[in-house]
Amino acid sequence: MIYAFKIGFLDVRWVDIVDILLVSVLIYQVYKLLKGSVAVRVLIGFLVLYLIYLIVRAAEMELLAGILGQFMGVGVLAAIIIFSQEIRKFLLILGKSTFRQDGILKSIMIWKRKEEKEQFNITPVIEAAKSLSATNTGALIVFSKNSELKFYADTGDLMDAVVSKRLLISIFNKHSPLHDGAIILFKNRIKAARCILPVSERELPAQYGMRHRAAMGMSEATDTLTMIISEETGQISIARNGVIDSNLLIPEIRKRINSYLSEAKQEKETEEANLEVAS
Ligand SMILES: Nc1ncnc2c1ncn2[C@@H]1O[C@H](COP(=O)(O)OP(=O)(O)OP(=O)(O)O)[C@@H](O)[C@H]1O
Repeated sequence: MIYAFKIGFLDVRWVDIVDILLVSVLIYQVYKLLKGSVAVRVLIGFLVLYLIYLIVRAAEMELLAGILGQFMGVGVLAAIIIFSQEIRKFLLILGKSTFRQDGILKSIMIWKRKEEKEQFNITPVIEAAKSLSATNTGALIVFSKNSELKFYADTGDLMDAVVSKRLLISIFNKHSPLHDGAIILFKNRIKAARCILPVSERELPAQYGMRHRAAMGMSEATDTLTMIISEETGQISIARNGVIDSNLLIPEIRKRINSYLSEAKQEKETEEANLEVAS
């Protein structure tokens, strides 16, 4: 056995150091995932209880150790039930990175390359946003750069229509049967309307209602950018990577959407370059 060093009577192996580092990374990732949600308090509660259990066991307090031991026995099952939402999110994040790899494979195909040349013209969306904001018409618009988000598109009405200012205004008109929920934009097309987005469970400022909460949830669960137009104030906000930036001006909104979409372009160009180097 190869030992790294010794602390008193304790022999520390290299594998123990790697083990500790990996557990630290895992705990940090779990903390990052739970940060800001009520689940983090439950997790702290669990950890405190576990610590007490270890102390009680070391002190050989048989009765209390027995009771806490029983509780710890079902702890894993209880944690799966309590943290089911967070576990889902974690698996979604894992799936997302796998999906990117899937994108690399797909880009090998020539027909896919042709498709990728399409440019997203965001001007109709910006023009519609100005008009919706001026009339205090609520709207939720999801931009997706990597996939058509079938899972979420299927929760609404599938459309596959060309993006236009008039169509966007019509969809979000308060009397339109399609105005509720979100629309999903992918490759210059409105893929679906009336979509239900995942709702964030974080503590959000009081002025944010369900529309903002849904945009936040979407940005936590997927690699998308969501534009929110408030029915109450007409303000336009953007949710991305679990952060909402409110009351943005039109030039800033345009810049952020373009930068989000160009990230996709850059990613694809890098993939193509990698493929060319490899071939
Ligand atoms: N899970 C969801 N997915 C998509 N859209 C949703 C979801 N939940 C609520 N909405 C949309 O949000 C609307 C309700 O918005 P609400 O007034 O509660 O939000 P808000 O954040 O206060 O926004 P506003 O500033 O526009 O009032 C619903 O009518 C519906 O269109």
